[in-house]
Amino acid sequence: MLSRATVGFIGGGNMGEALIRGVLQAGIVPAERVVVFDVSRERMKHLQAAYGVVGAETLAACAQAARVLVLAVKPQNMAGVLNDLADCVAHRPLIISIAAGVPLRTMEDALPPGVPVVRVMPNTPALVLQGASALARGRHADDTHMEAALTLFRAVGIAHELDEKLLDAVTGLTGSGPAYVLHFVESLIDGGVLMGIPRPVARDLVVQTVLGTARMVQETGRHPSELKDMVTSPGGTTIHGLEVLEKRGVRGAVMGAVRAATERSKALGS
Ligand SMILES: NC(=O)C1=CN([C@@H]2O[C@H](COP(=O)(O)OP(=O)(O)OC[C@H]3O[C@@H](n4cnc5c(N)ncnc54)[C@H](O)[C@@H]3O)[C@@H](O)[C@H]2O)C=CC1
Ligand SMILES: O=C(O)[C@@H]1CCC=N1
Repeated sequence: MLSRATVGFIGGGNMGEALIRGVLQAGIVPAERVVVFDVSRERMKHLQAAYGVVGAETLAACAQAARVLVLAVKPQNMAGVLNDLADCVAHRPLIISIAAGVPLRTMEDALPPGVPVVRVMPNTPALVLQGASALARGRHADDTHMEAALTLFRAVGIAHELDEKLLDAVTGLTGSGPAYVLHFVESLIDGGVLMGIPRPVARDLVVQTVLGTARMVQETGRHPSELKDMVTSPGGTTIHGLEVLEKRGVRGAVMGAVRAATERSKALGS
């Protein structure tokens, strides 16, 4: 489906740009078949200059040119965008929404009958082609639509199809997840600085430690606690550090963060 399709983007902010960049870098669609509409003139200029994509004058022009249309506006802007789209999707493009918390049903009800919709929760590491996305299909999306959507999101990282009822949890886990990891990364760097390590060196060491640890989990397939035990000598340094994390309830705090973000995603959608 993607081999000859024009892919449209409504909204070219952080996530829209990350996806455009990934799709172009992966060579899935050439720049002349990527059309973008953003209400911000500045964003349009930037995207056209940086990636050579086609700018559409109006939302309708973008929608009408596209066989696959990615909606990458904030959830608060979705009602307006869907309302405007209803009149310009007679050609039934595949609609892919990345808006947090906006249910498939809401989108399907706002669009003419039969328009295929896929709801996706990606994350910002898509910017460096290391994203993690979960996709849920709507009532009118068939396997061809799903394959096209999975291909798009696999261009910017990994992607799994899931039942829609789990997408709020994915939002709380991996949609918001980069912020939790960055919070931890920042705290580790500060810990190094507290102990006298120059900040640029602490940053370099911490980033490599996080990257290396993640790859170790990915490449060995071993349980995280098994890999943790490898670091943790009896009576050594690590177990003293871990004791502090356990006493301060870091594990419960992280789980609570995922729960709070999941609930917020549900609230945004209701
Ligand atoms: N930032 C993140 O980590 C993630 C964001 N999302 C979802 O992605 C969507 C976009 O988020 P961001 O890119 O972070 O927001 P953003 O604010 O960076 O980008 C949104 C863009 O939409 C444009 N826009 C607003 N109304 C419009 C309209 N009517 N027509 C065309 N363009 C319009 C804005 O000018 C802006 O450039 C949101 O729905 C969010 O829930 C999903 C996963 C992760
Ligand atoms: O904070 C938010 O609402 C968006 C959705 C997932 C990540 N950022």
